[in-house]
Amino acid sequence: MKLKLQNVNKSFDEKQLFRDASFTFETGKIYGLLGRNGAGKTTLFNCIAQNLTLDSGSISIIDDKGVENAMYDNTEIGFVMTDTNLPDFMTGIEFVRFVMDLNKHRLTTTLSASENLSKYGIKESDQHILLRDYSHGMKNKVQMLVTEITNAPIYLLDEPLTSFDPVAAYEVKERIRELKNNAIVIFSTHILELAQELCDEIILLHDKHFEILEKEKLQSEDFEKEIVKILSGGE
Ligand SMILES: Nc1ncnc2c1ncn2[C@@H]1O[C@H](COP(=O)(O)OP(=O)(O)OP(=O)(O)O)[C@@H](O)[C@H]1O
Repeated sequence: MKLKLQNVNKSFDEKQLFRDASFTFETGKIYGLLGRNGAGKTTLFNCIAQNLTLDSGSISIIDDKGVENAMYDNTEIGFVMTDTNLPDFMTGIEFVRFVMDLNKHRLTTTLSASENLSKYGIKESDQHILLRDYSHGMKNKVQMLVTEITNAPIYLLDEPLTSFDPVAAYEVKERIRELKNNAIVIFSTHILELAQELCDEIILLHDKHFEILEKEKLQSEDFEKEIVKILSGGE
């Protein structure tokens, strides 16, 4: 599967974020999306997830037979936002059960809702409290869990690891590595060590375009300097 962005344009008022930007993502890779504050990373994810519309250009999914579809269903997209949007009035276990029930036909897990929550480090005693009272990190874990078990072929992870404790972060990194076998994984981060550790490709959102970092620079000692040099240039 491929996710193809072609001549994408998007502005908010006077501020143009993408200008005829094109890039094609492929299954089997973890892409790190880097860019300065306000470059448009979250906006890009929202456009792919169909929460926002483009001004022009197209975003399409190309299946393994080469059939291109710009009218894809947004359930194809697993979007883990920095600020989660979970139903406050449900407990953790109620919500996970609800999502599992709704997605019976596409679950990747044979575990129960409670076992899945435990796998993500949410203790049984915490599974029965309202999501409203979960910490930021716990909410992120729940969001990541429901995204993973619904087997989306495309994952958009917006700064996913910033609120996880070291144990959870380690486990989630392992999961992200597993996800890429059957999915396109794109995550945005400002943590360069994390990008180096997890990513197969680095995409820089810079000057309203996507720029791919040369492969050999990803593991080079000058990685940080390279990124800073590129991102501090331009307009
Ligand atoms: N709904 C909106 N209406 C108007 N402007 C918006 C809207 N959403 C985002 N913006 C603006 O678009 C720009 C890009 O925002 P976005 O959140 O996509 O950046 P980002 O690259 O994710 O930034 P950061 O790295 O700081 O999280 C910012 O200047 C922001 O203020």
